[in-house]
Amino acid sequence: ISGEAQLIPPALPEGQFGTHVGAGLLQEPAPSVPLDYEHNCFRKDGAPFRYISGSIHYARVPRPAWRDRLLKMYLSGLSTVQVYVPWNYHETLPGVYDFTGNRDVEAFLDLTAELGLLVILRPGPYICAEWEMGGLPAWLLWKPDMTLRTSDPAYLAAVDSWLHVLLPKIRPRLYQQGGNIISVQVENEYGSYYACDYGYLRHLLGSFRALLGSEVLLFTTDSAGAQELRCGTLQGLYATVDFGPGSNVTEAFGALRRVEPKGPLVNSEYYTGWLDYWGEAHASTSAAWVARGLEDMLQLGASINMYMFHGGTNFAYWSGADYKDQYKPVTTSYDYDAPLSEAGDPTEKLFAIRTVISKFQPLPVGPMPPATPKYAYGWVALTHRSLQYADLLDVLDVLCPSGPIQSQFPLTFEALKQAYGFMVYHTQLPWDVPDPATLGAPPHSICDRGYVMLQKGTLERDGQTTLHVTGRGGDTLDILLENMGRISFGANTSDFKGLLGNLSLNSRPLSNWQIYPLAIDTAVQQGWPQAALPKSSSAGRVGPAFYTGTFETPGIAWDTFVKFPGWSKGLLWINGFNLGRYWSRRGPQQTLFVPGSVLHVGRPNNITVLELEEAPPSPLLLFLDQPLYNRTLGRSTMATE
Ligand SMILES: CCCC/N=C1\SC[C@@H]2[C@H](O)[C@H](O)[C@@H](O)CN12
Repeated sequence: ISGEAQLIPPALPEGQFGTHVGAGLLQEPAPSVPLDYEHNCFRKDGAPFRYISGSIHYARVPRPAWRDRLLKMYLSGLSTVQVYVPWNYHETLPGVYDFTGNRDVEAFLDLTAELGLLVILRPGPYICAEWEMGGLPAWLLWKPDMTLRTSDPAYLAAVDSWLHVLLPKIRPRLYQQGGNIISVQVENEYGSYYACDYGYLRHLLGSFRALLGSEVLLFTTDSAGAQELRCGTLQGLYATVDFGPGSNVTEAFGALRRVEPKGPLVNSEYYTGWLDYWGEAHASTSAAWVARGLEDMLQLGASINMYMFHGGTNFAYWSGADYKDQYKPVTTSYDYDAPLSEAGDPTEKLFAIRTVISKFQPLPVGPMPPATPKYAYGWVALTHRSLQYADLLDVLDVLCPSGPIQSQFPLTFEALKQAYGFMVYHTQLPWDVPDPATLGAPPHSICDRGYVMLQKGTLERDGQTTLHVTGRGGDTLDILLENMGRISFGANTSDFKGLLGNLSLNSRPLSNWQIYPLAIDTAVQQGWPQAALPKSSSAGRVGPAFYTGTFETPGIAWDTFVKFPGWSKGLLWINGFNLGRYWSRRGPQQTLFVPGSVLHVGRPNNITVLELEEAPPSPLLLFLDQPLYNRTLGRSTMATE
């Protein structure tokens, strides 16, 4: 790193940027945040500028909590927040957009401006973020031969259509237009993607410039490897890098300097923690380690964004997955061991970071707001609304109002235009099976988990793909197939969901399927199953089943955490809000965060649980005032522990 880069350049002499108009009237210079290649820094309205930023994803935080989180970030000493825009969160079907409620990105951006925060916007179109399909809409896969994140004309047409809707909302908020958005990222770690398609990056650069104008700083972010920076950068896009504590700062910024010999040093993702996968220990990164690395970089005059400053939650079906030798789904909690916890509580790490920041710039005046109050609402008993094997077909008329699709062989979610959640694959045993026969699936064809309802058992992607079954010819064979989240990083193929191959019985393919895409959320939001399914005391505890219950809050609706003692794996809805997946048997996450804004006061709160594998003898939930993130299989999950 050249010595020059070590210094934050001196302020330029006054009057440098004023201009004389008419009778000597001074016209205010237009707002600007250009790069200063001579002094290796940004300039904001003519003065040297370095940002200290933190990532927050509005899609992972309920709208009522946005102000709380952003205020805490501001009072932590951040000048800027970095924000992804997930394309699939807004364009739910081709040409169908949702910018309402929790998806009102403009309201979120206006709140950042109101609180005096600058914004680094990252609209993708691909964002990674351990978000479903890295933010790309699943409906892109309805054209199965589309090559994502390339110059594929069909892909670019969908991208441009989306950018023509989103970017006009952004342009008035650009700093040069009087707004608070100081820079915009194009794509995301493109250098890590196999395609290395410069034509694609050039197309995006053209579209972003056409829709955002020539003033805004457009940049890229890549990890600091030579290959990644070779394929992820482009003339006309300022290159930045991402790396976490423990990385060699000199080497990382040295790699950046090889593509950007001049200009500000920027770490766009300084990792304050890390993501969690189901079945692996909760990630944890030392606060002291994070603080030390931050201070080293700030000493260099670098601009830093901390990823994440507030992680939040992957509600509903929004969690993504990685592929590293095998499919690795990400947990519902995106706590990330971040400075602001999943529930928005300041941590020791936040105060360590705040202390470092105070060495470089004054902190805002005012106390850090305390953790939001949490409430342990205690035990809540649920009632079994049986989805016993024989009943499943009875409820499919509700869960699949459009009726089944007949097919000789299984079809994918995408072929049936089902984006998320579940489908049922239904057929009959073609012959008597008195002795255990092997129900099998080709490798990698279960995407991602199949709950077999003949002999109750689970088929799993990159896991168990055979089961032994018996039965009589004509017996129903139902498989409830779950999409656990499309890969968001690390695979060079599109992540189709469902039964991607033919199931066989003792190697003889099964055929003649009825396939039911399920609209469970719609049914739950309409009061099903409480209103429709009989209470069932006789039903067994094994296999997919709905459970319902209610509880009252004592006059307050505070945040809480739900524990599932003795449950296995499923989903939780409260008052129709999908709080995401639980997987108590696999962990490490043992509680789901419930924002207080989801709860009612003065009337019952309706609970619906879809348990996919095995419920406890007593179907109880336990509401706690603290989370449990790190208890994997083999540890007791009893509430008392
Ligand atoms: C070694 C794998 C690097 C993959 N990149 C990651 S993992 C956590 C973060 C987020 O996904 C973020 O959206 C990526 O840009 C960078 N990153």
